[in-house]
Amino acid sequence: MLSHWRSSSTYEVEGLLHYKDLIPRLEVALGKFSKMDSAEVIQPVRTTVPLQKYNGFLGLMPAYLVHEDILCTKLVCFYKRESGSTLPSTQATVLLFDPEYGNVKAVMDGEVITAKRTAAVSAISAKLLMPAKSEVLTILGAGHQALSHYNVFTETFSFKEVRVWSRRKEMAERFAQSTQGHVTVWESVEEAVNGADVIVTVTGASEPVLFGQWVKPGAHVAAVGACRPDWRELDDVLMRQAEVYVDSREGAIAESGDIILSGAKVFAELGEVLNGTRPALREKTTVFKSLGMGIQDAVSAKLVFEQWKSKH
Ligand SMILES: NC(=O)C1=CN([C@@H]2O[C@H](COP(=O)(O)OP(=O)(O)OC[C@H]3O[C@@H](n4cnc5c(N)ncnc54)[C@H](O)[C@@H]3O)[C@@H](O)[C@H]2O)C=CC1
Ligand SMILES: O=C([O-])C1=[NH+]CCC1
Repeated sequence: MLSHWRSSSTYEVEGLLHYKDLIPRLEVALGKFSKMDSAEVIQPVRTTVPLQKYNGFLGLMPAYLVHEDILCTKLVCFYKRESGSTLPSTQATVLLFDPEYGNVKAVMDGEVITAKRTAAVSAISAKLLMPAKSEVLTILGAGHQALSHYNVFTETFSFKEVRVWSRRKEMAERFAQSTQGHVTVWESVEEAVNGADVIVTVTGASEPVLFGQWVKPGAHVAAVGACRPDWRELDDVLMRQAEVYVDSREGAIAESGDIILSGAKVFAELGEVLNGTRPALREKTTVFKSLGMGIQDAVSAKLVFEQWKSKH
C-alpha cells in the first residue's frame, strides 16, 4: 500500500504542480472523457449542495480514470461575494484514494489545484481556438483565477499586450503590480476588450459583464466564472454569435447559465477537438465555457502525489 500524505499547505502543492507536466495530462484526460466510454472514465456531473444562508454551494466532484487507476474526489465550496468582502470565494480539498483498497492515499489542499488546472484547460482552449495571430489578451476579473490564467497564458503564448479589468479598480491595480510582466489596467470592460484577440472572464459575476457587441469577430473567449444555471458572465448576443465549446456537454447543460439562459447550442467538447472528431473553428468567434471537472482535479492530484513521492 502506498504511504499516506496529508497536506493542508497551499505552498507545498504550488511547488509540486507545473503547467508543463499538467497540460499534456489534461489533454489526454479531456480526450478520453469525450470518448464517453465508461470503461475509461467515470465522472458524474458535480453534486451541488446550496448554502443559501451564505450565498454559496458545496460541490462534490468524484472521478475515476480506469486505466490510470486514479480515484479522486474534490470537495469545493464556492460563494457569490459582495464587493469589498474579505472572505474567500473558493475553498477546496482534494482526496486521492487507493482504488483497490478504498483507503485515502492523500489529502491535499485544493485551491492551487483548482486555480492551475482551470487555467491550464483555458490555455488548451486558446491553443486550439484563438486566432492564429493573437497579440492582445484581456483578463476580466483580478482574483485567484485571474492570476493563474495570467501565468499560464503568458508562459504558453507570446502576447504583445496584456490588459486587466476588475469591478474595483484598486484590485486590478494590485493585480497588475503582482504580475511578472507588464499589464495595463482598464476602467471599463468595453475599452479593455476592444480589439482583444483572447478574452478570459474570471469574475464572480451573476449578470453579464461581457457583451457581444464589444468582442472583435474571430476572438476567443475563455469563460470561467458563472458556474450556476442562473449566473451569467456573457450576454445572449455573444453566446448566440459564437461557436460554443465546453469541457463537458452534460455539465454545461446542467450548470451553465450562459448556455441555458441564452439558448445557445454547444458545438463541441474540447476533448472532441483533441480527438479530431469535431473541428476547431479558429477563424470564427469562439467561446469556451468552462465549468470544471473532477477528472481535471484527479490528474492534477496524481501529478502532485507523484512529485511528492519522488522527493520522499
Ligand atoms: N470553471 C472552473 O473550473 C472554475 C470556475 N471558478 C469560478 O471562477 C470565478 C473566479 O474565481 P476566483 O478567481 O477564485 O475568485 P476571486 O474571488 O479570487 O476573484 C473574483 C474576481 O471577480 C470579481 N467579481 C466578483 N463579483 C463580481 C461581479 N458581480 N461583477 C464583476 N466582477 C466581479 C472580483 O472583484 C474579483 O476580481 C468564480 O466565478 C468561480 O466560481 C472557480 C474555480 C474553477
Ligand atoms: O470546478 C471547480 O472546482 C469549480 N467550478 C465552479 C466553482 C468551482
